[in-house]
Amino acid sequence: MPIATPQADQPTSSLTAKEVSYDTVDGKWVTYRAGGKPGRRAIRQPGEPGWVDTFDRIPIIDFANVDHPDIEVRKRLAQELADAAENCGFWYAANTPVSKEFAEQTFAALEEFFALPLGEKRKCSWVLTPGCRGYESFEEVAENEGNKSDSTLRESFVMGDDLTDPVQWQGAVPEGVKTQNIWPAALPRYKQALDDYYSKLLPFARSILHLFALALGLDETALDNVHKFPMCALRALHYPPQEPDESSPGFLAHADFSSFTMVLQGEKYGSGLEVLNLNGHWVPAPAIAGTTFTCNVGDYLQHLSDGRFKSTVHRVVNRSGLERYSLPFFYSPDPSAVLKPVVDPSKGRQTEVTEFEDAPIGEMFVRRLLAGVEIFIPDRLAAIDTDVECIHTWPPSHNDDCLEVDAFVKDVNTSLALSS
Ligand SMILES: O=C(O)CCC(=O)C(=O)O
Ligand SMILES: [Fe+2]
Repeated sequence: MPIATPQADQPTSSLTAKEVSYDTVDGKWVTYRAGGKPGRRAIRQPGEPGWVDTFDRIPIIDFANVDHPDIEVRKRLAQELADAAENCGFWYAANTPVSKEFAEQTFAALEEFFALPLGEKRKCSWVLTPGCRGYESFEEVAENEGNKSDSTLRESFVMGDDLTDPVQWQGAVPEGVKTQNIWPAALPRYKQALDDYYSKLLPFARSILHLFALALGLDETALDNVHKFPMCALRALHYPPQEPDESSPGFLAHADFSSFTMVLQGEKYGSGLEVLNLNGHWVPAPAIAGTTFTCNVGDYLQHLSDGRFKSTVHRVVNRSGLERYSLPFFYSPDPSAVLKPVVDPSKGRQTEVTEFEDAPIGEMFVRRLLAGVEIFIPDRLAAIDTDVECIHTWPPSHNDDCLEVDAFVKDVNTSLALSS
């Protein structure tokens, strides 16, 4: 696999004394959440039994030709993407539709939002929305992740697909469809900035989806039928520099439940995104020169590709001493989609049957979002408007006694009807 080096002198990952204090058990295992469940991976050193050949840097892919008129050119790019998705699960995307100026403008809006007084930010709290959109404070993050210290590790704001917003959908709003997003009344230009960014990313994401279809040896529109009105979200994130004695990461080790994710990082901000390789080592994925996205495969595409493309575990630890802002864009299938893997007939099915094949994925999406929430949230339950009694999902297993979120985004048939 051709691996480009993001920084000439980027060291291969090796565990330092500090690193082993995050997400590990006795320095022998890395723990994480993936697929809505806890998992762990052995940490191995070179020469030890079980040491395997795995990535130690993130490849860079140039997307200037993503919409090239010649299909052969697009197929070559698809092959490059497939190599990265298969061997690493992460890649840097260079030459995206986002210019330096546009990225700076977007980050300026994030900085302005997070600088608002807490009272203003709380007015657009995530607990007031049906799908976990809106603002999550430092305190809520610490509480939801079971971190009892007064840490200010991360605050965030989520917006995403919303059929009731005329910026996204100009047609009639079907009955029963609820408003998803919530915005800070004190800062109207924040909505404008995130809407602009979201609108810019959507068509680019569709082009990437086409490359993945080509990479699977399919017609390039073959995955479109499960991404018609896709569940998408932008998560604006702010990580202050971590205290040196802080024992939790800014973002716990996890795999994304998206088809794929594209993260905008800013060069002037602190780095801290790290990617777990097969030997249990954290490979740094800092912002690199120019405007690139740091991208990864999520659980849905891993499933669709029958395990060929890897939904790789990652985390954020901001040891840079600088404020860090980042902006992931999550691109996921339709809530109505029931996902069947694309199987190579000569090999047959490689992976286990999962819950993605049992029911439309929208039905479990909010449960997954809440998979890290370890507390009861009465306000949130009131907002969800269902008859559930508790949200207590990880650990233990999230499937047994938790909530049925009734059509959390929209009627599962809506997206198909609207976009066909
Ligand atoms: O802040 C980042 O760079 C990544 C955040 C992330 O992994 C996520 O939001 O899923
Ligand atoms: Fe993530």
